[in-house]
Amino acid sequence: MDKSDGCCSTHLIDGDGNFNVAGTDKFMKEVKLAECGLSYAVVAIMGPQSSGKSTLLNHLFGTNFREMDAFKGRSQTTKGIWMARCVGIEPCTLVMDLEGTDGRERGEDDTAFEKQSALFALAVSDIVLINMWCHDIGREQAANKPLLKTVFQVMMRLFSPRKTTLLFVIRDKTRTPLENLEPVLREDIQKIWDSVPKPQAHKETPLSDFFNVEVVALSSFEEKEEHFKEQVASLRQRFFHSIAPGGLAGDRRGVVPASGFSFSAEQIWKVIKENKDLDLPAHKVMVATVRCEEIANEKFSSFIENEDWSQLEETVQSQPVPGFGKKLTSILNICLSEYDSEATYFEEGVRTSKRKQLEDKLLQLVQPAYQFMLGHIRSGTLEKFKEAFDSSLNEGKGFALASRDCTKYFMSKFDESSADVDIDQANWDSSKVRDKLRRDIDAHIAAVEVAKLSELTTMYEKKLNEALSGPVEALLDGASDDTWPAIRKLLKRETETAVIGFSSALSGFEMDEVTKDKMLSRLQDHARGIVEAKAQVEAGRVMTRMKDRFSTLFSHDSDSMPRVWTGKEDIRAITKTARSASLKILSVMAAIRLDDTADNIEKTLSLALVDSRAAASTNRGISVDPLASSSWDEVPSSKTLLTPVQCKSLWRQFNTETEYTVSQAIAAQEASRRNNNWLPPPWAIVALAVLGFNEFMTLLRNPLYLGVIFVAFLLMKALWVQLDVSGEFRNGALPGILRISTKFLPTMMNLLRKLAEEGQKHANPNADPQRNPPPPANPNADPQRNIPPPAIPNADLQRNPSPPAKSLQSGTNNYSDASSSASSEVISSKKGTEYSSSSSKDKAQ
Ligand SMILES: Nc1nc2c(ncn2[C@@H]2O[C@H](COP(=O)(O)OP(=O)(O)OP(=O)(O)O)[C@@H](O)[C@H]2O)c(=O)[nH]1
Repeated sequence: MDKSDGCCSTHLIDGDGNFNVAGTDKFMKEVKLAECGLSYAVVAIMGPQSSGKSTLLNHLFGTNFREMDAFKGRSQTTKGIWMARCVGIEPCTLVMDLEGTDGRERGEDDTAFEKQSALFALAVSDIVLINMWCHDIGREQAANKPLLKTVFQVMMRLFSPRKTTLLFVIRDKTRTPLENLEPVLREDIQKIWDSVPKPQAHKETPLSDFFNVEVVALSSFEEKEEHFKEQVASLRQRFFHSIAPGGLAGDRRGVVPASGFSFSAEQIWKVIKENKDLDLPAHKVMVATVRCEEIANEKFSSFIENEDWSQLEETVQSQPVPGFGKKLTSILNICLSEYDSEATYFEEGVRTSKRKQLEDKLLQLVQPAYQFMLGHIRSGTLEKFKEAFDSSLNEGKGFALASRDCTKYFMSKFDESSADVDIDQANWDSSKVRDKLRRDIDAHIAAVEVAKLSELTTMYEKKLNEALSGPVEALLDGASDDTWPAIRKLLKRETETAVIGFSSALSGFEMDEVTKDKMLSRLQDHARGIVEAKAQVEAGRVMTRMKDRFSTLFSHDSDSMPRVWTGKEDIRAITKTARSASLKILSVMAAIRLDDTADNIEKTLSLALVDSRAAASTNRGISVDPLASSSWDEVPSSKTLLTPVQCKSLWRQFNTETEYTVSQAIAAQEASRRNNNWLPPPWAIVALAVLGFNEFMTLLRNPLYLGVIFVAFLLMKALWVQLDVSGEFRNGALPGILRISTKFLPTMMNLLRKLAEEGQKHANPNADPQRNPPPPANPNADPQRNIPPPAIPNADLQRNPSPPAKSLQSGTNNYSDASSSASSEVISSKKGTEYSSSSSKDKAQ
C-alpha cells in the first residue's frame, strides 16, 4: 500500500520484508543523494502503532506520509519501512517511517519484523525518534517498554556500533512539566538498559556509550494543534545542520558515503533478515569495496570510450605522437581524479587499494601504446643515426670517431625522446628498447665497418693488380737473369706503397694493432699472390714464349734483320744460341723466386737438356737423369711452376716443334748453294770452247744465224720464266719434271696466242698509232723483267724463312697444344710456298 503521496518518497522495505532495490535506486536519483558525499543525515521514527508518527513526520519534515484518518478509528496505516526526503532541511536529510510496534495485525507473538526493523533503523540512522505517549512514562506496563528492550537488545548485535541519538518524543504532554517527566523517563530507560542481557564485553558499558538520549514533549495534535505545530516548528530547528559538530546527529564514524547508501541499506537489511550479527565496520568496508569497485569499473569503461584516448591509441599504431607522455598523463589523470572524487568518502584503505587496481588496469591498457611509441622512437632514431653516420663518413671523418660521436648523440636523443613518452603514473622501463637500439646501432656500425674495410681492401688490391700484373708479365716475357730480381724489386716497391696507403686509411678505424697487422699482411700476401698467379699463367704459356724466342733469334740476325740463308751461316751455332735463349725462359718460368734464395734450376736444365752429351761423358757412361723428379732441390713445391719432368717434356716438345724450322733452314741453305752453282765445271767450259770453235766462227761469218739463235734464246728464257723451272725443281727433280710437263703445253699455247695477238696488231694498217699505241713490249720477253721481285719474300725460301716463324708465333698458347701448332706451321709454310709460286707466275704473266 502506498502510504506516501509525495514524489520524493519510497517504500524501502515492504510489509513482507522485501527490500525495494529498484524503487530505492530511483528515489536516490530523484533526491540526488549520490552528490551529497557525507553531507546527509538519516532519521528514523519508531513507536507504537497509530501513535501519530506519520502526523509528526509530516509536520516536522514536510513529508507526505499517509496518516490515519482520525474518524475511521485506529488501525495500521504504515507497513514495512517508508523513506522520504525532508523538505527544506540542510544538509539533505532522509527520514524513515517504521511500521508501528505492538500492532494487532501481526499478532502478539510476531515480533520478528519489529526487531528487524529496529535493528535496521539503529544501523542506518543518525537519529532515532522514539514516539511515546506521555501517560506511559513511569508505568510498568507502558507500551514503549518492549520497544526499548528490543532496541537495546538488537544494539548488542551490532559490532562496534556508532553512537546513535535517541530522541524520545513525548506525545500529548500533560500539565506536568518536562523537567519532572524527563528524570522519570531516564530512570525507566536506565532500568530497561540494566535489564537487557549483555555480552561479556559490554557488561559494564553504560548506556551513554551507545546512545545520546534526548527528550522532547509535544502537545496533542488533536487537542492543541496550534501548540503542537509551534513545538514541532521549534523541534524542526534542531534538525538543521544536524551533522555539524555538536549537532543532533550522533557520531559519524559509521556513516557510508551517500552514493553507497542504497547498497549499504540493502546489504544491512539482507544481513538482518538472515538473522546474522551485523558488523558495521566490516559492513562499511564491504560497502566501500563494492562501491569503489563499481566506481573504478565505471571509470575504466569511460576511459576506454574516451575519445582522446581512442584517437591517441589509433594514431600511435602507425606513427609517433608528439607529446605522447603529457597527453596520456592528462587523460589518465582525469580518469583517476574522477574516481577520487566519487570514491573520496569511502573507507580509505579500500579506496586506495581500488584506486591502485584501477590505475594498474589503466596502465596495462595503455602500455602497448607506450611500447608502440618507444618502437617509433627507436626506429626513427636508428634511421637518423644511419643518415648522420653516413654523412659523417662522407665528410671524411674517421670511422671510429664518427661512430663514437654519432652513437653518443643518438643514444642521448633516444633518452630525451623516451623521457617525453614517460607518463607520471608509471615508472616504465625503456631500457630494453634502449638496449635493442644500441644493439641495432652497433650492428649497423659493424656492417658498415665490414663494408668499408672490404671496399678499402678491394681498392688497394685493385691498385696492386694494376701496378703488378702488366709489369710482371712484361718482365716474365723478357725472361733473363734479371727477371726475378726485377720482379722482387717491383713487388717490394708496390707493396710498400700500398701498405703505407692502406695503413693510413685504416688509422681512422682505430683498430687494434694485431688486427691491423693482419690486414696489412693479407694485402702483402695478396701482392705476392698477384705475382704468383701471373707467373702461373705465364708458365702455362712457356712453350709459346720459347718458340717465339727461338724463332726470333733463329730467323733474325744480331741487327734484328730477317735472316737470308745464303749458305754461309752456321745453322748449328744459331740453333744452339736460340735454344739456349729458349731454355733460359724455361728456367725462369720453372719456379717462383720471390724470396731471394739461389737455386740451380738453370744449371740443372742446361746440363740435362743442352749439355746432355757432356754431362753423360762426365758421368762416365752412367745415365743419371737429373730431370727425373717431380720437384726441384731447394724449391718448395708451392713455388714450383714447372716440375723437372714437365720441363723435360716441354723441352722435348719444343725441340720437336722447332726441328722443322731448322731443317727448313738447312734445306733453304742447300737450295741456295745449288742455285749459285749452275755454271758447268771449268774443264767443260774449256772443252766447249775448243770443240765449239768452228760453230762459233760460222756464226760470226753468218749473222743471220746469230739472229735465229737470239730469238730461240728469248723463247727459251720466256718459257723458263713462265714455267718457273728453278722454282719447280726446288722440291726435287722428279716433282719438278712432273709439274713442268703438266704446265708446258698450256704455257706454250699462251705464249703463241700472245704472239699471234701482237702480230695481228702490227698487221692492221688502219690503226691509229696515236689512238692505238702499240702495246708495250711483252714483259715476258724481257728476261730482266721476268725476275720475280724480292719484295714477295714467300716466293723464295732462301730469301725469307719467316713464314715458318710466323706459324710458330701463331701457335697455341699452351705447351700442351703445341703439337697442333706444328701441323699448322707445316700447312702455313706450304701455303706460303704456293702463294709465292702463284705470285711469281702472275708477275711472269
Ligand atoms: N491524541 C492524539 N492523537 C493524534 C495525535 N496526532 C495524531 N493523532 C491521531 O492518531 C491517529 C493515527 O495517526 P497516524 O499519524 O496515522 O499514526 P501512526 O503512528 O502513523 O499510525 P501507524 O502508521 O498506523 O502506526 C490519527 O487519527 C491522528 O489524528 C496526537 O498528537 N494526539
